[in-house]
Amino acid sequence: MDTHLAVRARGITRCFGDVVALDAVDLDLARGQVHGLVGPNGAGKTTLLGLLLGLAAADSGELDILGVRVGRALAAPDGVTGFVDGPGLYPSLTARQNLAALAALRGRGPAATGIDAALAEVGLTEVADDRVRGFSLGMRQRLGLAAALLTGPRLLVLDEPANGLDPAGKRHVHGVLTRLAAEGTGVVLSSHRMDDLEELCSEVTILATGRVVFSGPLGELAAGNRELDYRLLTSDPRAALGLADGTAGIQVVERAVAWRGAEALVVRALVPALDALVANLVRDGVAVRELAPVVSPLEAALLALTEPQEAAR
Ligand SMILES: Nc1ncnc2c1ncn2[C@@H]1O[C@H](COP(=O)(O)OP(=O)(O)OP(=O)(O)O)[C@@H](O)[C@H]1O
Repeated sequence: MDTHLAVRARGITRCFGDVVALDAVDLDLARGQVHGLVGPNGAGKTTLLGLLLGLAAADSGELDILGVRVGRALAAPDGVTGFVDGPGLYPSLTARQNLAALAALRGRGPAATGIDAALAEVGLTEVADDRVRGFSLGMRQRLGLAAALLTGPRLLVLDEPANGLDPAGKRHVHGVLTRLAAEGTGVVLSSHRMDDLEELCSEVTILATGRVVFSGPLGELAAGNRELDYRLLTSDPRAALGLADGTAGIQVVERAVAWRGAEALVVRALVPALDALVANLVRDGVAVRELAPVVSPLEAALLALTEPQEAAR
């Protein structure tokens, strides 16, 4: 058994009547990594996360979590925590009382210092004594994460944790997940926010109609042999256009788009051709002020890999 893996799934299938929510899913999630789960609505993400949390059992296949084979018992495997469909909280209690109650339920008793530290880490110190009834979705998500932190998880499973988060909330949540992964926890989360996933995850799995269509390092998608559209902002748009037209492998898609109060080009290319264009710009003294994909590599891959499955539905 591979002890580097937080999750090892082979041939996992889960049906709801005639609906095959997961269809022979194979998955390896490493410890100490943040792993993103993406896919269109109904792809099977929540179903898969539910299996990892012990909320349901697979109909067939093998599932090992933290090195232990999962049977048909419906209970969170030891060392696993998280939530799907939002965290379960007591609305009439304050944030602090919620965490104390959860700690008591686990037989730990209220360890005030741990609770204060968890609240601080998710940025809820100032509202620690407010009732959860008045909390926004983003605040509830953050409190759910604080509750998960108190358990010292070795595998953290989160379904769309970025829902409702403002920029400060997002910074707190990203900080917590990154720290946990650096300390060896396996983190798996689903999201429809490609920018968040690209910022956070080292690995992603793309699901489409219950099947894995990609699983591996994010970099593999970015460096794939797929042409992407890039927005190019330079110190001299006219010279940049001439150089783009004259560089092999570069297709100019839009000649003059307004971008951040200036004029940018959109070019379609593979990475090596783009490298050559940048070298040509620098050689001719044209400064490159911004060069980024118009649609992120993850989003482009998601569309390219899931559209055939969606169309066949
Ligand atoms: N309890 C259930 N009863 C019946 N069908 C279900 C149930 N749970 C999920 N399904 C079906 O299984 C499939 C996968 O659903 P799931 O919720 O896992 O998708 P998802 O990828 O999380 O979608 P979303 O992005 O919309 O949250 C869908 O076709 C869904 O309708």
